[in-house]
Amino acid sequence: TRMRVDVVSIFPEYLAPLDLSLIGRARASGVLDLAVHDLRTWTHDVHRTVDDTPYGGGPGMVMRPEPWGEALDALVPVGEEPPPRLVVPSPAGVPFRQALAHEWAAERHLIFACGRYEGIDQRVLEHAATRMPVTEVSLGDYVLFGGEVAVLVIMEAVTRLLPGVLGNADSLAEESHAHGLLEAPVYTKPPGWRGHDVPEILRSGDHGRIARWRRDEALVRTARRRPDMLAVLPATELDKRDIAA
Ligand SMILES: NC(=O)c1ccno1
Repeated sequence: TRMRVDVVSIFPEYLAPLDLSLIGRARASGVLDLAVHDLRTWTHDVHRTVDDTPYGGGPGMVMRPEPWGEALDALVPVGEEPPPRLVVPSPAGVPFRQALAHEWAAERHLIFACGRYEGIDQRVLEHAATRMPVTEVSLGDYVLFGGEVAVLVIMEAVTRLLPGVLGNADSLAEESHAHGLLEAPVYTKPPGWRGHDVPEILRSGDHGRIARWRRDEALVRTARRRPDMLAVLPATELDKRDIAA
């Protein structure tokens, strides 16, 4: 197997979609070995308690460290080399971007900790960091009920980069964010539809002009929707555009 993934959650059924379609196929083909675990497995009281009130006061509840510590003990074989990466989705995390998806697609073992309530006792991450890399990651500046949906997103972004998972690997090359720009608009048959025609150039068969048209469209789109991306665009990407055209 190329990659092992463990997900720990108090709502394991939330991760059921990972059994479907491409990710299901990646699991079936043996590229991905995925296991979802119920955090309450590692509780021992009759109520299977996973949370408690926050020190310092404040609203809501915090996830207790003990169950998480035991879960990670169980999921990380002693001396596992290289150690797994612990990924904790959180609004306080570093931004999740395509570059991170590529980095994590190269990992041998990922463990996702799905936090609920106000979050996980910080000592869980501090202790984990003594034996594996830990990343708190955010999908964006908004707050979800917990990390489960973020794990579905991250798993989709990472799994599709694994070899053999995508049918046509070519689609990886041209996708948005692959070359620092947004993807150009796409069209298919019919050539005319409800008074809207496909741009003539795409039907010209002139592949050089088509490539230039797509890059121009990508640049315009990026400038309009994501000027922040243009600001960090490597100059080489701009140079590729045949300004003389
Ligand atoms: N913004 C996020 O990634 C997130 C994760 C859990 N809640 O919010």
